[in-house]
Amino acid sequence: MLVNTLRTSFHCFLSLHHSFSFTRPSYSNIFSRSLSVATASANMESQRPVVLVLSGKSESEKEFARSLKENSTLKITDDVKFQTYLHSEMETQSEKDEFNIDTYMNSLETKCFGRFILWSPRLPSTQDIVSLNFFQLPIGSVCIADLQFKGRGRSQNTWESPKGSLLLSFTMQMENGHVVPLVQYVVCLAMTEAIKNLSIRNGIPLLDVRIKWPNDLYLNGLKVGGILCGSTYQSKIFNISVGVGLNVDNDKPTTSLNSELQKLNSDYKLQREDITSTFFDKFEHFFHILIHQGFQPLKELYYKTWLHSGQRVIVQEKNQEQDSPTENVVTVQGLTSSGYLLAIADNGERCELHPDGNSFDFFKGLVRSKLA
Ligand SMILES: O=C(O)CCCC[C@@H]1SC[C@@H]2NC(=O)N[C@@H]21
Repeated sequence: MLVNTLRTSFHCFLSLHHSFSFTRPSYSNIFSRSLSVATASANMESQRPVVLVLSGKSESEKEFARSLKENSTLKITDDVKFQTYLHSEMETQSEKDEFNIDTYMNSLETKCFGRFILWSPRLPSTQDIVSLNFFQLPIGSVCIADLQFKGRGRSQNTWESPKGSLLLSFTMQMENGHVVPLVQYVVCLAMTEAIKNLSIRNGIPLLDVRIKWPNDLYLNGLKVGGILCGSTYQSKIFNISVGVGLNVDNDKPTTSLNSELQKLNSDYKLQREDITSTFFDKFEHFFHILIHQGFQPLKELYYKTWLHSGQRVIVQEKNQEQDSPTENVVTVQGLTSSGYLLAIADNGERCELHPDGNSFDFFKGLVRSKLA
């Protein structure tokens, strides 16, 4: 009972950041289908068995993969049949557009994140796999799919997950509840820095991937990726499943990293394996900073990467004498210590901006509370 209570309260706590962020239709429709179409094709897909391939970077992680396979304790969505294999049991040469585990593992340099992998050519949702098996997997494990047929977006949206997308979820734990809501910012930052780093390393044009607060990735005005965080709280630990969807190679219906590179006259194509390993290298570094020093040392880089410095937004203010709220324009300055938007009114008053919980576009439904 205690666990359930805490779980509920933590979901409420996290929903401060989650529930508002993806209730707007304009962008999410680009990636989301109507529920009925999605359900029909997901039902057909769920009839075919899913193949899940397990591997690890080190010998002991490979040994863990063997024991996990033998114990057959992995779970996957109820109605889906699946078969588990070890990477060593598969043909060495993966198919052209399949995620190449060897290429990925060879370039990964982390101590914890991304070292144990579950890969599948097609599965319902990587997020479901890591959430359902959270306690069976080593912390930092990643599930990667080439295609999802029940991909989940925020706010109950479905997430279009065709081939060419980077689709991954990984596990992590935290003790300090104050910094848990900031994890999604660190994930976004790790991804933008990974893409920048790969561009520099390979001498290709820099892609201007930016963070649309709180957890979207934008490229040239179009959504190119999104982050999803889910969590439970148990024995004083937050167990967090992080999902990342990034349009690497499929340029419909918006854009992708590689189609923007092509527009910049580059023949180079970013590969999901390199993006994933570089992302985990960056994430592990930033996560270490977040845990030991808080978000402060990352703020400058974050503000350089997000889209909102100096943004003018309309906020609503409830007045006891009036039925409808009054609207005021404020200027975004940065983030408050709790991870909300810090803004300043034209009269110099500082305030923290919260979502109203109803608006489709977060920046159109802000309520302010005054700061001392
Ligand atoms: O709504 C958003 O913008 C967040 C979308 C997150 C999608 C990713 S794709 C990999 C992982 N598995 C899922 O089912 N969803 C997340």
